[in-house]
Amino acid sequence: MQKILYTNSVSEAIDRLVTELSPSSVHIITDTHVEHEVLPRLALSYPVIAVEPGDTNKNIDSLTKIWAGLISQGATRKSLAINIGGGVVTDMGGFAAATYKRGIRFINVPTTLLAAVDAAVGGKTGINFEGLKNEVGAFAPADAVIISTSLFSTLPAEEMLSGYAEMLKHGLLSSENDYTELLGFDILDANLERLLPLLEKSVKVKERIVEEDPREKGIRRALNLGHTTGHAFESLAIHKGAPVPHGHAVAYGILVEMILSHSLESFPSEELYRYSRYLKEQGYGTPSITCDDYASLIEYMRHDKKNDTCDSINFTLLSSPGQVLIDRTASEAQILAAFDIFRDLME
Ligand SMILES: NC(=O)c1ccc[n+]([C@@H]2O[C@H](COP(=O)([O-])OP(=O)(O)OC[C@H]3O[C@@H](n4cnc5c(N)ncnc54)[C@H](O)[C@@H]3O)[C@@H](O)[C@H]2O)c1
Ligand SMILES: O=C(O)C(=O)C[C@@H](O)[C@H](O)[C@H](O)COP(=O)(O)O
Ligand SMILES: [Zn+2]
Repeated sequence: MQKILYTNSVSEAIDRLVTELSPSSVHIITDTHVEHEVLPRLALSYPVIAVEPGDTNKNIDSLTKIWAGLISQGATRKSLAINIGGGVVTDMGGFAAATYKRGIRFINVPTTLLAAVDAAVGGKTGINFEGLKNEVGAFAPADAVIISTSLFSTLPAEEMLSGYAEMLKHGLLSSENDYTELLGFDILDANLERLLPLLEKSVKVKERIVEEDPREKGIRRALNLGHTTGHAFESLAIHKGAPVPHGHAVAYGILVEMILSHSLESFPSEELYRYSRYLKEQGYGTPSITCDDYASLIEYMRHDKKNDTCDSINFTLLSSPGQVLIDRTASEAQILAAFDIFRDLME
């Protein structure tokens, strides 16, 4: 399993890992926001490769730029990449490292809540391709992940909400109690120290599942709760030129999939109200979906990686918080009805 270090002494932790791993050279992979907002605080002296920020840049052009940077900086097979950034950087930097000279070591230093609690952990790396999320990638765990809540001090509120959606997902997978505890926590009003124990608990939920099924042959599909629909929302938003943060799309996707869970698996209806009320109170916003978008959303869902055949759409559902059901399918009519209810609940 990946080594996960929780510390606010990030530079010291990096120095120790570099000494331990003894690489021929070290290369920082980041994005230009993080380069300006975070790197000066860490005062590291390694060469930097910085890509443009945002999910729209998690693409083959940025990947090429990273590979080219590694070549021009003289990286060898014994080099070490350090991905410092949000999930875009850890996904893409991880994939660049996994493929450069057929694979070099890398460590992740997540600078967003979302990357700390989810993207930097568990070994999924990749890029978007042909308008589809994470369409090309590899399973490649980092040698270590350094998590420091101190790095989130410059994160905009909407990015904290985005990360918190993946924490809610982990709570829903874990237990009624863990989920309820998360609903009682105001992420926008919280200090980072109070967040830490919840964050650690959340990472443990992911670690436990990944350890059991690192390559998503079965139970890891639980971690995809909210993503069959969430990725469709996210891809459509990118296509329309108005991207939404990944976690917001997942938060909406979880609601659609709770609705399907209610109609197909007896998930309690009061949970739909409790969850949608929470999203509205916290300020996740209202997704701009109309009936005209339904066909495109279904088309995106047909590309979900969990689908084993091209004529069915695979979902991870719940019979109640803490009771997860993988490999469920829903008909097109059931999905369209869920979109209608979703729009009503989010009004
Ligand atoms: N591999 C996985 O298991 C996994 C899990 C969840 C999400 N993801 C992927 O992660 C990506 C989303 O990651 P994200 O939410 O971290 O988005 P992101 O990496 O785009 O970061 C969000 C924004 O915050 C900026 N930023 C990062 N750290 C900052 C800081 N400390 N201060 C100020 N600004 C900062 C970034 O430059 C960017 O503009 C998506 O591509 C998603 O598909 C992957
Ligand atoms: O780690 C996993 O497994 C997940 O599904 C975590 C998700 O939050 C994450 O967004 C992941 O990148 C989705 O993977 P994909 O296989 O659906 O592209
Ligand atoms: Zn996700």
